[in-house]
Amino acid sequence: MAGIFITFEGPDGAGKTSVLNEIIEKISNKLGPELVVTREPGGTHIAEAIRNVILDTKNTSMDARTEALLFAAARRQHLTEIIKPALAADKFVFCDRFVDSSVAYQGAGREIGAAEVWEMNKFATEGLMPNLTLYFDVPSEVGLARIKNFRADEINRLDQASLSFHRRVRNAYLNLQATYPERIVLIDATQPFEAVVADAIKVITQRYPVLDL
Ligand SMILES: Nc1ncnc2c1ncn2[C@@H]1O[C@H](COP(=O)(O)OP(=O)(O)OP(=O)(O)O)[C@@H](O)[C@H]1O
Ligand SMILES: Cc1cn([C@H]2C[C@H](O)[C@@H](COP(=O)(O)O)O2)c(=O)[nH]c1=O
Repeated sequence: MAGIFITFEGPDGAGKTSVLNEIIEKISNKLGPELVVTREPGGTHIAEAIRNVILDTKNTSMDARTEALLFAAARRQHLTEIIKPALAADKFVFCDRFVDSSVAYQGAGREIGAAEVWEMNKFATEGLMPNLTLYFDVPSEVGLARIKNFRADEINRLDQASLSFHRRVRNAYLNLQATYPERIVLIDATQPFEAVVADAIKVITQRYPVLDL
């Protein structure tokens, strides 16, 4: 597979979706049809339907392993319908979240364990991993406050988890970054938005000068 797979990761409210949108605006003219922008859970009709079930605030009784399996099922569908074909066609794929989210949220947040979540996801991904991951780091309190203050109308079931859940998620991301420093680059997302965007562009263009944002 010759395309390039770039993922954006981070705790809730880190700002990754806003940064991704800003960057895509800058590169879409340059890349045109060579660019695919997508998200997890979602990106396809079936995976978006699974997303709705997972994130529905009414589904308070969802078991942690059921949740992990649903994320992996959505990922599998997304991978086969969108990501793999795009990479096979030499495209750049920018994806808002991927398997690192499952390791952080279900592995650590829900305390299923990282090893089990990796193992389960290998079935879904067949080992396909991003070429580059931008990890947007913020303390949990900062991310949750942003959601509460600026996005209160869109709070989902995962956003509603406890502060200790969100702290475990952040720590898991920091561990992932320390374990895979070549793939995962940490960006300080507590900075003003423009500075976060500038750092993200720097990381991407250093790795892929062809994008020259
Ligand atoms: N650097 C920043 N400083 C202050 N506010 C920010 C910053 N970046 C993003 N925000 C604001 O924080 C809110 C959450 O941002 P965004 O939705 O992009 O985060 P996210 O990481 O995608 O969160 P989630 O994963 O929960 O969807 C938005 O209202 C956004 O405008
Ligand atoms: C892929 C994935 C996501 N999650 C969580 C992370 C967020 O709380 C939501 C998705 O909402 P967003 O606004 O699109 O970021 O789902 C998860 O727990 N596990 C995963 O694998």
